[in-house]
Amino acid sequence: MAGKVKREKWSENFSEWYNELIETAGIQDKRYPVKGMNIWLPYGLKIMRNIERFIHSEMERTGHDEVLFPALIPETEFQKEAEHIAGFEGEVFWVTHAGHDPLDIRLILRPTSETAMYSMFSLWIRSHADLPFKVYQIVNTYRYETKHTRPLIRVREISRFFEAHTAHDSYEDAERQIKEDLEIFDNLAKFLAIPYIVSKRPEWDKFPGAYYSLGAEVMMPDGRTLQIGTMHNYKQNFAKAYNIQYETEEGEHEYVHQTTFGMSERLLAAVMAIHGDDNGLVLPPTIAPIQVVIVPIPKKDAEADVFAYAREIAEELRDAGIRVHVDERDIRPGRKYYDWEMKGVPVRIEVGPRDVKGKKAVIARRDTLTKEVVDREELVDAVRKTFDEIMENLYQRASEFLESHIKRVDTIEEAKDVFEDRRGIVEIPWCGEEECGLKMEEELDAKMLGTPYPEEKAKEGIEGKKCPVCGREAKFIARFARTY
Ligand SMILES: Nc1ncnc2c1ncn2[C@@H]1O[C@H](COS(=O)(=O)NC(=O)[C@@H](N)CS)[C@@H](O)[C@H]1O
Ligand SMILES: [Zn+2]
Repeated sequence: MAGKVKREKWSENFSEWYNELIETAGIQDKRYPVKGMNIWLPYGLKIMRNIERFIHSEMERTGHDEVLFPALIPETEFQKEAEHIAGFEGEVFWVTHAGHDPLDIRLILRPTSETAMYSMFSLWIRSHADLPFKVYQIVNTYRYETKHTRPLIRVREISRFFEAHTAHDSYEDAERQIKEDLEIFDNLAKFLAIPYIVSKRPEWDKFPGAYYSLGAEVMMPDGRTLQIGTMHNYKQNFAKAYNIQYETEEGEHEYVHQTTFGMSERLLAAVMAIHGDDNGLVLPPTIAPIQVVIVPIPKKDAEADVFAYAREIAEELRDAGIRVHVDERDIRPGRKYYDWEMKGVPVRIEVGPRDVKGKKAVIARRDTLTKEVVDREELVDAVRKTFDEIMENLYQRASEFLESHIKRVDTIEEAKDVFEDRRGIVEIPWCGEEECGLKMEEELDAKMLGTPYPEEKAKEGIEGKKCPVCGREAKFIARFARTY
């Protein structure tokens, strides 16, 4: 039966929809008395842990070792790489006292861990046999964000900050690592049913200290993009600043080449935003803490024991490795539907006396709000098939939304119309000169995400096109968007 999915509030007033859902779905509590720092509530943390479990498995699969560095970094270590300092010194939190005593060397709370890790890399990495060196951690980091903070999206304590740091014997091997990071990211995006685009950041907006930066962006319901992952190639910039050298097979000493790969709780913000609707969250079964909620529907004077039937079904699903919960609260079924739809539980199973007698069960899908009756003995397979259908549908729906928000134009005027109408991403010819790029950012009041990655994609359809600012031959397609 056709579902009645509504997305008015989701699309017309996304900011309010999002802020309400953070609370009503039990993700985080924003009332912590430090701006930009929020409390993870049990349900939200369970979802984030399911996302991180996948990241840990990908790190295992690709030979990254997990480490755990201190959160405090001495100013002396922080001061070693010029561009990095310039990029972060206005963003770090300082620790200046211990008890009553002022510290002789001030400490910073890590904004990211290059300056914590790299003096140790210098001690740990001695020979080509130590390379490629690949570590990662998922920790809290701190950034004094001055723009509007928003739970999960722009916070001052990034409490689930994923950072992978690698060292290599050559630029080529570092490039191989970036490709592996993109593969890991793609696996994660599929796991979350989330489509995305990758852009190579313009020179003026790369990570401080990087040779180049890649950004993975998703399309949010309000037509703005959210960067949910970054990969950076550092070449030997940090190796020279932190003296990270290795002995080659010929007995020479060379500086290592390095990369980093970063993500955060923004991944959860993206899942909430992209898949949600006016009834609340819609969680992909891959990360839902409760994949199936069973709602017994007792009818007075009907002798069938719907509770026993529900528990028996739960038992069988649990044995099949499915995360299931039976809602035995003494409240109206409709109230239960409302609660579990709000929390985005992908599948609901309803069982009344008739279902017990007929050995049936009703499967209700959260993504389409449709229902179907299945035979009791086919239930486990039907639930598994429904999970696959939900993953496919969520990805399909999100892909259509993203594609419909990317527009190729030739002029600034056309680009302005796109942003007027629905925002989204504009792709426009560009000569590659910084001043033209900055001019377009100003004219469009939008950020240049960069050029499509990989390189060949950045030149698709560029023949004969002119830069709309200077009129010179366009060398790339440039992407612009309003961003979070
Ligand atoms: N204030 C913030 N709140 C939430 N997530 C953030 C915030 N700032 C950055 N992030 C996320 O953290 C990721 C990595 O941050 S970063 O600055 O781009 N890159 C680094 O710090 C590199 N050292 C790689 S770990 C970003 O892609 C973004 O998804
Ligand atoms: Zn130009």
